[in-house]
Amino acid sequence: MKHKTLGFIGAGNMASSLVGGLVADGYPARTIWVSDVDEAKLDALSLKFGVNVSGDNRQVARLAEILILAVKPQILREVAEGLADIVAETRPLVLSVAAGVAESSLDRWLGGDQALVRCMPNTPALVKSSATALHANGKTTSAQRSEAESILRAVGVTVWVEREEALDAVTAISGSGPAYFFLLMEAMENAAASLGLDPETARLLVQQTALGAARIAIESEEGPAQLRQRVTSPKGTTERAIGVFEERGLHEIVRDAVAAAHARAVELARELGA
Ligand SMILES: NC(=O)C1=CN([C@@H]2O[C@H](COP(=O)(O)OP(=O)(O)OC[C@H]3O[C@@H](n4cnc5c(N)ncnc54)[C@H](OP(=O)(O)O)[C@@H]3O)[C@@H](O)[C@H]2O)C=CC1
Ligand SMILES: O=C(O)[C@@H]1CCC=N1
Repeated sequence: MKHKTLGFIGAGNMASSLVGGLVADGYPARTIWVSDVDEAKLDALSLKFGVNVSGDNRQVARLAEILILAVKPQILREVAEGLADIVAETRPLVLSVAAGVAESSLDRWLGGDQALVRCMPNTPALVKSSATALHANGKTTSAQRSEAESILRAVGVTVWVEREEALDAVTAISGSGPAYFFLLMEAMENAAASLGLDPETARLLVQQTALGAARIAIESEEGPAQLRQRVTSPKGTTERAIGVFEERGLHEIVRDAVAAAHARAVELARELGA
């Protein structure tokens, strides 16, 4: 199978997770190019994964058959406008992972009439466990949609959303979501320390518990509420803990936190879409 040349613009957290996952899945490193303004990040990527790197976005854009825009939303316009002439000439499939940047804005910045797929992956892509939602604009062919999907499927699960606006909800759930679980893990490590467990033991127990809970949730027919009940013995320890979570409003906290992330994605689109 011929692998298309991938060009990543931006070598930060999300791009490096995608690159790492793709290389781990067997995507040939020699067909991956990455550019960034930060030479240290490029050196690290080249050393770790053997991919080609460049300080010149335009060089990478020229080589790319599939161009993946992975810079911060706030500088995407400047970056896209700087590549518009090349994109108009070479017509790569363009993927954007940016939160809150509408396809219509990106299309305009790239000069118009461009095949675009917006994706919202997450950093577990690095270990091929990403959850990605995709939405394509009207200029993409079904072959291009399949190409986009196969790249993201190589690093985890994928789902298409019918409405582009749904990507803002996806961003608030699975794009940002790994950080919510990490926060809970941090809090559990701190709680373990306050009960006298040493940090290494606490970390091991918390990590394996998170992994076990995620695996059983994926592999079981039962939903999270039922699985939780299986841990919760009547008059036991879990019941007491769950009581505290509920008394303090965990469901409301999570709902409000996700709503805040969603509102920020919508706000970004308004701020950056002009
Ligand atoms: N992190 C995540 O979990 C997720 C992120 N995303 C999206 O991915 C995108 C990137 O986010 P993330 O990886 O976290 O951000 P990072 O800041 O880690 O990565 C962006 C990289 O782009 C570099 N950069 C800045 N200006 C330019 C330029 N003109 N040309 C080329 N590279 C440049 C930055 O360098 P410097 O730091 O020196 O400015 C940085 O290395 C965002 O749009 C975000 O919404 C989507 C899903 C999840
Ligand atoms: O925090 C952010 O804005 C990005 C998008 C989703 C995860 N990280």
